[in-house]
Amino acid sequence: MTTDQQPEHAFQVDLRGLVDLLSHHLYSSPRVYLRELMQNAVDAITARRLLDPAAEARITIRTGVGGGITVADTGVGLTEADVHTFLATIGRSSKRGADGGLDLSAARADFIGQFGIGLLACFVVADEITVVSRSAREPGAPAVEWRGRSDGTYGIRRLPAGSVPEPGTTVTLTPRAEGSEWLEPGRVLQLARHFGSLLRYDVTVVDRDGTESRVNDTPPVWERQYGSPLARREALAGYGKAVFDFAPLDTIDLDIPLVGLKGVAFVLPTPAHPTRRSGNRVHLKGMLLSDQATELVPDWAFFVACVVDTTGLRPTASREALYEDETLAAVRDAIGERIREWLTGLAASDLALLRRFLDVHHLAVKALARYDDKLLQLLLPWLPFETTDGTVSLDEFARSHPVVLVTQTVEEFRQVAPIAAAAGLGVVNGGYVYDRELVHRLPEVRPGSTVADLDPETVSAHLDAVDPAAELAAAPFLARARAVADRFETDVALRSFQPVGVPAMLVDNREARHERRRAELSAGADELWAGILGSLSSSAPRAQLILNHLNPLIRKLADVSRTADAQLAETAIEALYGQALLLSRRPLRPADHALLNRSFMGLLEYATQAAGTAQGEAGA
Ligand SMILES: Nc1ncnc2c1ncn2[C@@H]1O[C@H](COP(=O)(O)OP(=O)(O)OP(=O)(O)O)[C@@H](O)[C@H]1O
Repeated sequence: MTTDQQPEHAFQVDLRGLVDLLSHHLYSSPRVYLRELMQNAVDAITARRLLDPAAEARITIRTGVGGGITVADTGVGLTEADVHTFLATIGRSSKRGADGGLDLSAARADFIGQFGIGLLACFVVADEITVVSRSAREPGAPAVEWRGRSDGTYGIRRLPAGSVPEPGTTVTLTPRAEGSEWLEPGRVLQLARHFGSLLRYDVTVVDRDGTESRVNDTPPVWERQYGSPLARREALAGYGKAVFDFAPLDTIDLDIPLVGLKGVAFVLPTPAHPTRRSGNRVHLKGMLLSDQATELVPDWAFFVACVVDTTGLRPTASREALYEDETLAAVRDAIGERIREWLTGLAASDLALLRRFLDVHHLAVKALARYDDKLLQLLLPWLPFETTDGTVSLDEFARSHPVVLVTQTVEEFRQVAPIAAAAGLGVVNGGYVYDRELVHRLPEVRPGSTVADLDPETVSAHLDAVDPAAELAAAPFLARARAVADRFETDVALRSFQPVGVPAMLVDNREARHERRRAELSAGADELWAGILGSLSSSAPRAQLILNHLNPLIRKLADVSRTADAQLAETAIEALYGQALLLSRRPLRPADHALLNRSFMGLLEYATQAAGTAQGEAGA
């Protein structure tokens, strides 16, 4: 068999196309070019210090150099052979261990770079990159100059002996027309500070006039020595204010030796929305990787913003986010654990601060406690709820009420709270989002406590019955009242309860009301709908209009009902029902509006009639 074998070809790379790909799809902004340059300089110094721990470690960025910049380091430098191998080959990196293969763990141990594409980012802002380098590994080798252009061509030349006195590398960028703004002196200093504030080697920006500005402020504030714990707390709080522009409620030290992570979690002083997470700042070996790393902390810990420096977490290729792997998951758990410890510490020894924390973040904590058992366990007893004792923590409330009753709606709470409180019942308003669900989980956290839904029967069962003689005396009035209330599917009962000023109370629950509404609809619906509505129906308790026998008006009405005309008694009962309805704050239906209107007009008519009669009598 003959084969028509063609010679092997090497891929050709269109550098412009590659740079466009990086700038539009990998990096969020052209500004990352400076991070890549500083990072190469840091890595080069790290490599040199592996050879000579006493070697100088200095990075100097000069601005206003013919519209571009230079970045000079005292790092390990490159020989001519290195330049061919590493600079001129995209994807090749000197930071991956001896074989230059894909064992990235070797690179991660010491260096920030690993992918061999960082330098390309400079082509987003520069037309030409010049690298002048002298190797520290081979001090006798001549210094070299590599000039790479954005059209994909490059040239190398050896420099005369003595032209570069010390080992190290200087990179010069000649701006592109569209990228020049990123190389302006003010912008460069700002970017250097943004990315390099925690770099471990000295970084200085020098402008055209020779003015020097220090970029980094190391060691990080959490690693410095302080005279007292208070001085340390103040320094950390001041740092939080400078970085995040808020005075933190408290600061939490973070230290996870496994991934060389240290830093601080700053507790937000104002409410945060769980879906709008605060950005955590993650530095990798000092270099800022991201200021939006939400993935660093568990979802429930949205009330902190962290600044950390780590050696062991992996960056993505864009180096703008953390690589989501098991290590990151473990770090997230460890930070979560640390924040829980802080909360436990507060609960044990600083209740004033815990209260301040919950004052600000209770809503958000409630939202998350539903899904996070540990958080629920820790904070449920301390969370504030609206109750018949005012707004108190659940723990405090449960201590004074053996049975914690919880309403389903805000309106139910408003309706029964004063009466239930007077009858000695402890009721929590379960109408706000999450509250009822959380209160029902109290027995999980506080074994032995009892929580029950508050139904109308519980309230009426706790009201004092009136004595039989009084009930008998009021019988004609009650019979009339029942006849009227029956039109609204409501039962009537006579009880004695506090406060005396409330003549009548309507106890009803939302489900029963829906059930009655369904029955109403199904009565007027066509066959199909009647079938569907009917299949949903179940027997619902009727609402109860409870008249207060202690109230003077009710007593008077019971009295006059025996003699007064039926119409007046009816209007009075409708008015009482209407007023109880308004007090219950439930939504009014058209029939309710009509009733309120009718009873008001009716009473007005009686009042004017009575006035007329009185006038007539006076005139006679
Ligand atoms: N300032 C420097 N001093 C010495 N060597 C350098 C310097 N800058 C770049 N290099 C060499 O050029 C290689 C390629 O650099 P480049 O920035 O493209 O990739 P990298 O830093 O290895 O990886 P990454 O893409 O993750 O940044 C480096 O591995 C290093 O060998």
